[in-house]
Amino acid sequence: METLVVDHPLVAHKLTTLRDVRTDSPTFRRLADELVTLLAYEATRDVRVSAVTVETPLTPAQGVRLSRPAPIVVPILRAGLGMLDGMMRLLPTAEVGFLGMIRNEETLEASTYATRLPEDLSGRQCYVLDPMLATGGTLAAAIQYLFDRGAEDVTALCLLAAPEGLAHLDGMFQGSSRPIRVVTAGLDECLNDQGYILPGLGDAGDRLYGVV
Ligand SMILES: O=P(O)(O)OC[C@H]1O[C@H](OP(=O)(O)OP(=O)(O)O)[C@H](O)[C@@H]1O
Ligand SMILES: O=c1cc[nH]c(=O)[nH]1
Ligand SMILES: [Mg+2]
Repeated sequence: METLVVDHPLVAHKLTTLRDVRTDSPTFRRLADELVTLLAYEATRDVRVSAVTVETPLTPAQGVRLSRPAPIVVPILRAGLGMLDGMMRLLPTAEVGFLGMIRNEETLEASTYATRLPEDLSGRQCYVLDPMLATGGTLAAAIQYLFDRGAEDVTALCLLAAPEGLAHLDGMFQGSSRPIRVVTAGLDECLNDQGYILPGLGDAGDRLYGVV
């Protein structure tokens, strides 16, 4: 598994405001959207393209287009929805599938309550959106779900990741022949006793959409 922590002053600036407890929901949503677009630029470095020729007003020019089948973007509900528009801004021809997952607050086990994705993901490049990679249970289950349907590779975009979550993914997918990448705006220190990322930004879903 490959991890990329995007090191850029604009990313760090936006992430700092996102963490700030005084940042209200409308501002949080806008910053998350902007941050994802910056992460998406790095996360799509390996997106498949095919050679094409176009006619400029003067002469033919060699170029590339995104290959088919189109990549598939998979936000993990609920909080991952806050990253969808920012991702689609850079990949407007991608398809979108949905995974609804929730982590039990006591056991920290992830469970899936909704799926809306093509049955067959053979040959598809998948981009999973989930702001928080904490224990890694949610993302591990999402990646396994996509691989079980034949996904070719998975790139996860996370606003924040914890070392414990990355280690969990490393252990779970050790020896996997299919590439996994995690692209994040920040690698934080650790998890607290409730499985929250420290220093983190709190509950991403609640900060985006309100406390449930
Ligand atoms: O790495 P993990 O320990 O599995 O935790 C991360 C997950 O927890 C949060 O979702 P939550 O269960 O709060 O659902 P929500 O998005 O509906 O708020 C977050 O959005 C991730 O999906
Ligand atoms: O810090 C965390 C951990 C899991 N889910 C969140 O929303 N925040
Ligand atoms: Mg939540």
